[in-house]
Amino acid sequence: MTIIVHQPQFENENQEQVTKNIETELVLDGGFCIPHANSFGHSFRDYDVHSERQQGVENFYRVNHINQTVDFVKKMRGEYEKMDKIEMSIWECCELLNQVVDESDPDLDEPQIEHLLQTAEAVRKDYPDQDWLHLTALIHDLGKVLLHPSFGELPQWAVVGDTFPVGCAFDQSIVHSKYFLQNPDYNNPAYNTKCGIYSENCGLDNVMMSWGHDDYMYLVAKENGTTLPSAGLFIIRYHSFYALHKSEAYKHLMNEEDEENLKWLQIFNKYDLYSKSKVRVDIEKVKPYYESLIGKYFPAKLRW
Ligand SMILES: O[C@H]1[C@H](O)[C@@H](O)[C@H](O)[C@@H](O)[C@H]1O
Ligand SMILES: [Fe+2]
Ligand SMILES: [Fe+2]
Repeated sequence: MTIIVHQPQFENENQEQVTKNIETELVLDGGFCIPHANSFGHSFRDYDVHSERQQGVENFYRVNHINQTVDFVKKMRGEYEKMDKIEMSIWECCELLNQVVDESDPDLDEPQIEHLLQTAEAVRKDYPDQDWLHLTALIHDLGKVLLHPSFGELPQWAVVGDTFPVGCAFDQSIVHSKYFLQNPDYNNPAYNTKCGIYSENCGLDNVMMSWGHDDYMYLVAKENGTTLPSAGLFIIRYHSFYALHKSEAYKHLMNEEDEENLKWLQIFNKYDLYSKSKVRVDIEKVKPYYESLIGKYFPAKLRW
């Protein structure tokens, strides 16, 4: 499958057009509008600008970068692979997210259920025929239920935020990378080289990612026998891996299938990031559509 990815463009040769874009919004692909600013009036993913969320977000990444180690990831994967926490449907899980706010996000302070629906509805508009992508969008952040008491009530640093591989050198393009200096793996010669414990082109499936909602939801989907295509699972596991899909770091660990799937992830990312807003989706109105997709790609009850 070959896809041409159009990256968001904020500049234009034509000055008139630039002014128009700043005043309004950029229209890309099938009509989705990329806003020029987030709800707080800043550019998206600006981790340095002074805003009401900046300090909390930076502190989040400090603790995250110090604690995400190879040992920690192994421990969490071992614990959560068991899927012995609870049984529930995908939709029930969506509803649990109506109380969850993500402390790592400079662009959004709304409950996460809004974000799921905003992302899915935005994708659905531009890619009406790719129903697997609508459902992937709906569930991509469901792993944030790890914050909930029934799922172990993990701290935010172990659930949300951008992800990165552990077991090889931390890349400088990772948000607030200076805090890795205090990570015990930083000085471990087995873990601090370009490939570390991995080999060139080993495939991302073989790479341990920092623990959080992405890897957890990927495990849940796989263990419960989803029929989503591999691109859907790839989006779920790597959507927070900005060092890869935005900064092109760690490409030496990818295999050919990863290269193909990355094209879909880059499409998805635009909707994930730029649909964040204060505009609410009418949940009851869209619920029947998403329930039908859930029935197509998942069992009625899942083990979590
Ligand atoms: O703060 C956000 C949020 O936690 C998202 O769910 C994640 O996918 C992003 O990578 C991260 O920057
Ligand atoms: Fe996410
Ligand atoms: Fe998201």
